[in-house]
Amino acid sequence: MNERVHEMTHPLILHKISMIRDEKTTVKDFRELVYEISLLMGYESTRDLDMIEQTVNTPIAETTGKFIAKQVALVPILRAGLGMVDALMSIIPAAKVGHVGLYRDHETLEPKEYYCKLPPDIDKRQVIVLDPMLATGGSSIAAIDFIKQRGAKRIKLMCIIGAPEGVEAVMNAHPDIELFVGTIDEKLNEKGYIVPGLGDAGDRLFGTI
Ligand SMILES: O=P(O)(O)OC[C@H]1O[C@H](OP(=O)(O)OP(=O)(O)O)[C@H](O)[C@@H]1O
Ligand SMILES: O=c1cc[nH]c(=O)[nH]1
Ligand SMILES: [Mg+2]
Repeated sequence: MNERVHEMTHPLILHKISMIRDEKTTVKDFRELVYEISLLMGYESTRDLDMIEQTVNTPIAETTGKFIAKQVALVPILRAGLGMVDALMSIIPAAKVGHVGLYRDHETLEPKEYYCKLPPDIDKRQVIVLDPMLATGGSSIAAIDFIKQRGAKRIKLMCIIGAPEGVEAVMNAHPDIELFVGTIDEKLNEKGYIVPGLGDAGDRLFGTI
């Protein structure tokens, strides 16, 4: 396994991923579970953020506190990545948020861009790209291309479910990124859906099934 691919092993994450797979899970529960998984994966994926030391005055004494050195930019891939933003914002409230709008053409499975707005100082930030699903990898590869064009150098991609094909494609296209993936499934089917997967994450998050 590529050492830049981090597949989650925490029981809480795996338990909740099994719950979102269930076709009987309601839109409300799906959304809440995606939030909770993103929070837990956010904790795992930020372990190596650089820290700086600064003086803090407690009510008792002066001490040296550790703080996150590099600012963070979160970049959800629309639509489904939106379901992961609030969780990450709750643990990194100073993060700025960029948006990349992409949808997969249902025939060709190629990503089509319809929106891109990124923080102007993204080149100075640790970037975390958010999308629950990594299928062929086309959408994530295109989003990371945009972000690199703006000068970003430190990029992590956080996905809840990945297909082996997508993991390989994104790591081949962008060997310098770190991938945090909840779980890697069996394969893609002939329509480009992850098997067993969870169906269409955007539709399940927003009730557009
Ligand atoms: O790895 P890929 O083969 O590119 O597929 C994954 C993409 O497909 C889904 O988005 P979708 O196109 O369904 O758009 P949506 O989020 O608006 O539903 C998903 O959220 C990813 O962005
Ligand atoms: O299985 C898949 C593949 C792409 N997008 C999804 O939402 N689900
Ligand atoms: Mg979708």
